[in-house]
Amino acid sequence: MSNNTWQRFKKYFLHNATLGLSLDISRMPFPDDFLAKMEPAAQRAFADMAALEKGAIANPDEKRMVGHYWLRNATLAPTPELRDAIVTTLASIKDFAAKVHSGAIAAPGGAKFTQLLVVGIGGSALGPQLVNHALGRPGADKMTIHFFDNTDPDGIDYVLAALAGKLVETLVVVISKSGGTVETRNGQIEAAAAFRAAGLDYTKHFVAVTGADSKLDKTAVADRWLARFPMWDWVGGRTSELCAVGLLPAALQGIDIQAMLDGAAAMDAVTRQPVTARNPAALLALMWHHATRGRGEKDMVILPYKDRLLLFSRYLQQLVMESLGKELDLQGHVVNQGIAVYGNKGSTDQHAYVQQLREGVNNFFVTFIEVLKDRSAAASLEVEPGITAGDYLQGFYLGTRDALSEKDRPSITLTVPDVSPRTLGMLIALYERATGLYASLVGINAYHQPGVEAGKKAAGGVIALKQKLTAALAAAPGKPFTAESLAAQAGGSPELAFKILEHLAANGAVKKNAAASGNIFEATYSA
Ligand SMILES: O=P(O)(O)OC[C@H]1O[C@H](O)[C@H](O)[C@@H](O)[C@@H]1O
Repeated sequence: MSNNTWQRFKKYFLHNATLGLSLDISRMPFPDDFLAKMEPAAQRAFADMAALEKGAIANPDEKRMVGHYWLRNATLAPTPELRDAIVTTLASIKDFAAKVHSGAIAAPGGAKFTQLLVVGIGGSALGPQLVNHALGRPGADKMTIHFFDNTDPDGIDYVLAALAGKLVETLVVVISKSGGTVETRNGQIEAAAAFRAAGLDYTKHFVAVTGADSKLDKTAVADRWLARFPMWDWVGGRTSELCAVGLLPAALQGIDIQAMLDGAAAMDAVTRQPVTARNPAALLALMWHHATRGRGEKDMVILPYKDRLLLFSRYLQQLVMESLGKELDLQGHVVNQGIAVYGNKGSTDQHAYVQQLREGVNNFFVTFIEVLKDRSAAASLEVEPGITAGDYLQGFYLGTRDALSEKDRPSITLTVPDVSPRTLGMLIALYERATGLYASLVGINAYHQPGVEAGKKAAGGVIALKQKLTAALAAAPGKPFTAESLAAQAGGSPELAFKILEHLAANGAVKKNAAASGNIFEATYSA
């Protein structure tokens, strides 16, 4: 048995010396003829990808090109204009960051910018958050980064508390591809108000990263913000880490963005090759296909044994689930595709949900990420004679992998040398391509997200109803209404009215009188 395992390990262990990365798929229970059987489909996926990279309209619904691979090798972009846009923007990001660091670009009054507040959500926040957590060096970074990534007032206050007294030296980067995302706009308004309250002209602190002529772009132009950087319609939000969205915050933090781009370019060069057995992105996509039977039947658990990669699963959650979670295939058939992604980090998770992975419902496959380098300091102390904390971290990874294998829980292992800008660029590029190839294997458009709109539209309806309810209350000052009676008067759903009124009452915006009966639905609300 163990000899078989060793033989299979050697057979399905792919090491790429140029990248310094290894992929072990030997513990995925695919039969030996699986890769051969899938080869025609894999070749079709490579062909789709080649067309995409040449500038095909690979996102047919939105009639857009898909160009994130050009960002790290502009010579691949299909037109000179696009090439120029990529190169010029990268140069302007580096130049801007250098000037901020030198103090050539400073706050009014000359204060050097030391704090960076990024306002964005989804693809306009997850990449910068991942990069900050993976590569940030608290105390040594050129700027300290903070995030507004939601419209939660308390979340905003939490971040503002950390910036108290420091707004004078805070640079704010508002990121939104569409320039119309409400959560981000709210964050922008809240941040501007905080600057005004501190007696500061916020426009001299604000920078926009957005599409040309978007709402945000127009605001930035009209209010003469400090700077604007472009975001293009041929880069999707979830693949935007390596354009201004991710590069500007990273460069400002002092992270080596060129090394990130070079790592991604190196991974692209390897995974562009249509030789399945030597292509880690293709092998990943095929393993996802095998594990989930091409139907998302199993969940992808991402377990990096490295604290700095904690946010990688969250980042991949958007990349994979927003790309693959689709109702319709390219022919318009209902397929309800997708692969659920979750995970945090090992060994920590071993003390939480790994119990279920080993013994509970067998509905997942694990991807372990092993990082060979323990820490940047040369030596580690011994926690036991001859044993370091890092030895334990590896021991727990190998032990958990074996414990899962014993119970027929499949796993993949990705081994990387370190957590460096280059490695992070490689990992991002690897998963971008694996996701795109998998989408081709199952025949869906990975580059749109039609499902996201439904919730946004419904939220708009809730805000409109809130306005009607408060108007109806204000028109009859002091008059008590039940949720139901007010909904009838304002013309809206009683359930939504109830939820809205409870929220308003909790925040002192309406007066609530509990019913003597104790029945919460008989409570009344008044202006
Ligand atoms: O960058 P923005 O246009 O503000 O979009 C932010 C995010 O919100 C949307 O709802 C999309 O689903 C995401 O793909 C996107 O990254």
